[in-house]
Amino acid sequence: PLPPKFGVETPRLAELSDLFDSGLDQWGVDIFLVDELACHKPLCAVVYAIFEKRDFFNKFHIHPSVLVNYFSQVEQHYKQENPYHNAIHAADVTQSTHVLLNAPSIANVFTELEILASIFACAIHDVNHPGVTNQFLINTESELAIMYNDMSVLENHHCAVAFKLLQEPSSNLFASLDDIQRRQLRKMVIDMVLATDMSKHMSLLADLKTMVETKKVSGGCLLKLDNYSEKMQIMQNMVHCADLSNPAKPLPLSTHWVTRVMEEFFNQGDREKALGLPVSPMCCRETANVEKSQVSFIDFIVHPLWEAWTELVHPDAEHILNTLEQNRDHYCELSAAKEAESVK
Ligand SMILES: O[C@@H](CN1CCOCC1)Cn1nccc1-c1ccc(OC(F)F)c(OC2CCCC2)c1
Ligand SMILES: [Zn+2]
Repeated sequence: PLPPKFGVETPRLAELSDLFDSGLDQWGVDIFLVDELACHKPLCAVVYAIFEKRDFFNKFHIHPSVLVNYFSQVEQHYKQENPYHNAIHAADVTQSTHVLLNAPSIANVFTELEILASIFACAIHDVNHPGVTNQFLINTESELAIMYNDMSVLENHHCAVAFKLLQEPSSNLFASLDDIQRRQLRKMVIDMVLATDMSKHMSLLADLKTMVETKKVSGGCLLKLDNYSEKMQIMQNMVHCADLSNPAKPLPLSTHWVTRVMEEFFNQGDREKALGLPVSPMCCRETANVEKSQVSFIDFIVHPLWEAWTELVHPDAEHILNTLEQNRDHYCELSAAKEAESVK
């Protein structure tokens, strides 16, 4: 028997279906509307829709009910009390990567298994996130930090939880893959999820820039990706771009994400204050300058990354980079207006 469409019981199935028909392949689909129409199961809905669109049910002999069993479990393990690191963020990163994969300049670069691994990695990349940073977990000598020896604590945990949930017989998504494929997929997913650790950002970006340089030299074709390491660098950067895509989305979505991430950061700041720990940067609700922080975040982290990605897939991501630059100027104006206000 088939599970409900998109794996969610919703009285608004027609609206959800229409939204996916027009928006699943679009940069800037309203993922918060997806959350509403899917009765707060946005991850199940988005993954189901992408698997259907990419014909993964047939290509990998996955029964829809197994997909729904597994991603319902994954969705339940995202903490919905987190303002930011919840299933909506997972659905957002997954759908964003689905769009990036459709760029004409990287058509035929990835195998179906690599595409499956990328989509899966996004869907699970923050599962069971506790709503605090690696540094907080390390500073408080948390169980997770002890478990992972302070190394990419969150990212190791997300991976472990996701693969543990796969061991449930009724959720065995990759049962029909052969052992080689399953082992390859597991390695690719681990490599991508561990690369979402922000402490890897600078080295990841440096590698991407080098690749873009060599690509420019070799006449601009990406097709000569002959080894795993080069291909994985692209996939890691693609997922990392999607993870840091909030500032590059249409402004109303971007500001909604800023509100949520700041609330999560401020909650951490409150906990640090209560514990007598130094309050982390941007986590103090009394002193944080939200707009100014966004301008710096974009100038030093998000724009350099998206500039490199845009060059790699030229000209397919120009509109994304333009949106990022427009949003940056918006936050800059807000920040200046706030500054002017405060000196009156
Ligand atoms: O925290 C960020 C990395 N740090 C590294 C140290 O320098 C500051 C930035 C990335 N990260 N990691 C998890 C969530 C997010 C994260 C995701 C969306 C964010 O903003 C917006 F797009 F919604 C975001 O903004 C913060 C608060 C103001 C500036 C940065 C953060
Ligand atoms: Zn994330």
